[in-house]
Parts: sequence; structure tokens; C-alpha cells
Amino acid sequence: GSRSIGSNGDVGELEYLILHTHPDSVARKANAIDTNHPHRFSQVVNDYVEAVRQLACQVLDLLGEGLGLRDPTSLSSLITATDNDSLVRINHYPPHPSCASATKPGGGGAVGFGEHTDPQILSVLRANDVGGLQVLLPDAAAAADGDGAWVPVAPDPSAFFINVGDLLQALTNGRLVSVRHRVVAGAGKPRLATIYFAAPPLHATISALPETVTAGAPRLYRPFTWAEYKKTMYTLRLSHNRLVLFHVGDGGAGIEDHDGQE
Ligand SMILES: O=C(O)CCC(=O)C(=O)O
Ligand SMILES: [Fe+2]
Repeated sequence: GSRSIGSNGDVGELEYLILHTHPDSVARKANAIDTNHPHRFSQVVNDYVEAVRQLACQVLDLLGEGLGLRDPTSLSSLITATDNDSLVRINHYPPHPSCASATKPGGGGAVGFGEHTDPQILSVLRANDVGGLQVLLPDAAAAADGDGAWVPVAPDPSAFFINVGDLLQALTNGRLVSVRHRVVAGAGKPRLATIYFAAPPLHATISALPETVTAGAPRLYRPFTWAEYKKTMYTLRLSHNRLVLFHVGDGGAGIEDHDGQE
């Protein structure tokens, strides 16, 4: 477990475990985590990963269909590539009995997990019956409306919370939005959340899908690799809006390679 988040000074009231989802990587970690039954640990993690990966693929295929992609599986194929860079993260937030009112809006609870957007393609979160997760209404983010813009996500241990990541926003040319979220600590019971972050291979080029780039909706972001995006991310604080660093100017660069205008 660890309390610092990233390497740029962010901290939160939690301890967490991050696992790369590749079975070889899970097996290596299993030897350190469950010395008596490493195989049992690997089995549980691999089974969970397989199940949430399938769910993520179904969601991405439906989105691909909804977006009218010529190949609706072009999103899911990024996360099923054998060298995909997906992660599983288990977050444990200890109880905060002293500030039980803190999860109310404006209650000023401690930072469980600071505000951020998830950088990957899609996140699939499953948590216990303890709340704390909040999302920032996209339009309210700009309106500087203080804490009122944060909407609590009702805890539901039987549901999955699906989050669009930065890469999916870039791939869909901004049609799908990577929503800022955070966890406010302050419940009397521990919160436990397991999140699968579906990511492409490091060398994958992230570029708006051609169907999402039109004369009316020119390309928003220049193409970049996931490795490049991660490298940029590691130099920034958790709360930084990293995608803006990949914005193209107002020169219509995206239209140029799509239909030759400008
Ligand atoms: O722990 C949670 O409920 C969410 C944490 C989160 O947003 C993350 O790990 O990216
Ligand atoms: Fe997150």
C-alpha cells in the first residue's frame, strides 16, 4: 500500500495497490503479496481482469456502434491487444469517524483521492457500500461554482461505475468527455474500490477516429502515443488537465488530413 499518488507530491487518505494486468506481471506480484498461496491470488486477479475486460469491450463496442464507426470494434481492439498497458487498482480508504458529515456537499472532508481525470481509455470501478466518489459536472467546471458543482455518486456494490478516460476523449475528438472526479474521505466505514483501467499498448497512436472529424468538428488534438501521454502525465500534478497540452491550434490541422480543406 501507499499514500502518495504519483511522483509529484499528491497525497490522499488511502492506501492502494496497483497491478499491471498482464498475467506474468500478476504472477510476479503474487509471490510478494501472498507468499503462502501466490497461485490463488493470481487466479482471482486474472479472473477478475478477464471479466471486467469483457465488460469494457462490450461498452466500447456499443459506443463504437453509437458513434457510427465503420469498424465498431476499433476501440475495443486497442485494449485487447496482447501488449495492452491496462491496470487494476485497489483503493482502501480507512474510516474517518471524526468527520462523518464530511461527505455532504461543502462538508469539507479530507481528500481521499484528489480531483483528476483518468488518463486511459475506459475505467470500470466497483466499490463497496461506502460513498465518497464525486464527479464534477462538465459545464460547471468552467463556471467556477465552488463545491456545488460536485455531484456525489451514490454507492451501489452491485453496480459498475464506468468512466471515460482522456484517451477516449481524444479518440472520439471530444464527443465523449473524460469527467473530473475525486474521492472525499469522511465516512465512518472504510471504502474499498477496485478499478480496472483499460489502456492500449504503449506504442499505440491515439488519433481522433476519422468518423469523428468533420468540417464542423475539426480535429481537437494532435496524434500522440500512449507512451508519450504517460511521459507527459508523470511530469504533472494529479489534477492537471493534460489533454489541453495536445490541443491543435485553431488552424484546422485536422481538416487537412481528413478531407483536404484548409
Ligand atoms: O477509489 C475510488 O473510488 C476512485 C479512485 C479513482 O478515481 C482512481 O483511482 O482513479
Ligand atoms: Fe479516477
